[in-house]
Amino acid sequence: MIKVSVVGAKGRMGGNVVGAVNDAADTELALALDAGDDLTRITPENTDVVVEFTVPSVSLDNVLTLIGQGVDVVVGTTGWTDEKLDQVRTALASAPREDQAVFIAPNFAISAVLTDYFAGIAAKYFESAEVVEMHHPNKVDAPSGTAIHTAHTIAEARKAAGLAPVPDATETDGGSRGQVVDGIHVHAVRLRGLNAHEEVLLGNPGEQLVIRSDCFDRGSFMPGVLLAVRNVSSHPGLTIGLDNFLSL
Ligand SMILES: NC(=O)c1ccc[n+]([C@@H]2O[C@H](COP(=O)([O-])OP(=O)(O)OC[C@H]3O[C@@H](n4cnc5c(N)ncnc54)[C@H](O)[C@@H]3O)[C@@H](O)[C@H]2O)c1
Ligand SMILES: O=C(O)C1=N[C@H](C(=O)O)CCC1
Repeated sequence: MIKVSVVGAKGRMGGNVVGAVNDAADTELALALDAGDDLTRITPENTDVVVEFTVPSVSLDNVLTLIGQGVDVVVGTTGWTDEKLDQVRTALASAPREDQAVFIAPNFAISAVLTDYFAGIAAKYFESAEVVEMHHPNKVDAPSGTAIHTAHTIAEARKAAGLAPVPDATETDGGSRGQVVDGIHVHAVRLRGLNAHEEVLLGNPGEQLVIRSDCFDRGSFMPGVLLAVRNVSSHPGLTIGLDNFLSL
């Protein structure tokens, strides 16, 4: 049995993870902690893997504390920058265990992971590319971590293919052209009734390809979270993206 502790256990995602860990045959719940709880209660004696779903402003500190506790960590919280990721790598280099592991996924849903993957394949064939993400209005960060990741995926594919910047004659923009991430415009919609959705729009003269993922409920993320829990400890160091655990 894999002993799993959950940090952010009272949240929308954390609550679902507690349920998934309790329901799976090969995992058991160790500690379920949330804001104000002492994370140093989590030790290698009671926990194999921690799942962390909190808020972008606290996630790095939580992960650094958990690395210091000598446990492996699966992170679903968004807001990761290159600088923050470097801090995780540095902490892992002097972690209590030599083979310690941290896994971070912008998105645990197979539809979202494949949207990103297919966008990376398709991007070099199209002159234009934009990303539209649509989420529930309780979400605190925009654009979504997934959309930022997808924009980077598209940008890397375009750069590798030697494509010119996306065409755009806009001269005045009050913000309606979205956030530009690595040269790709990303648009965020917040709408009651939605959960987590993303569209990648790819355009050429006379044609368009739309790649779309719809996660209608948070159960859609749980198979990916459990896959990460089962695989994280055999991937020492920092691993980013569920595609690393899928045979794509
Ligand atoms: N990777 C994915 O597939 C995926 C899917 C859904 C959501 N997310 C991300 O997960 C994060 C959480 O989303 P949510 O909808 O569950 O948010 P939420 O607001 O429902 O839950 C966050 C929880 O974290 C707790 N928390 C805050 N500070 C804390 C601290 N210092 N220590 C421990 N717990 C603390 C809060 O009390 C709350 O219970 C967001 O960044 C969201 O974008 C990722
Ligand atoms: O509901 C959220 O919040 C989500 N956050 C992640 C993101 O920002 O990409 C994943 C999708 C759901």
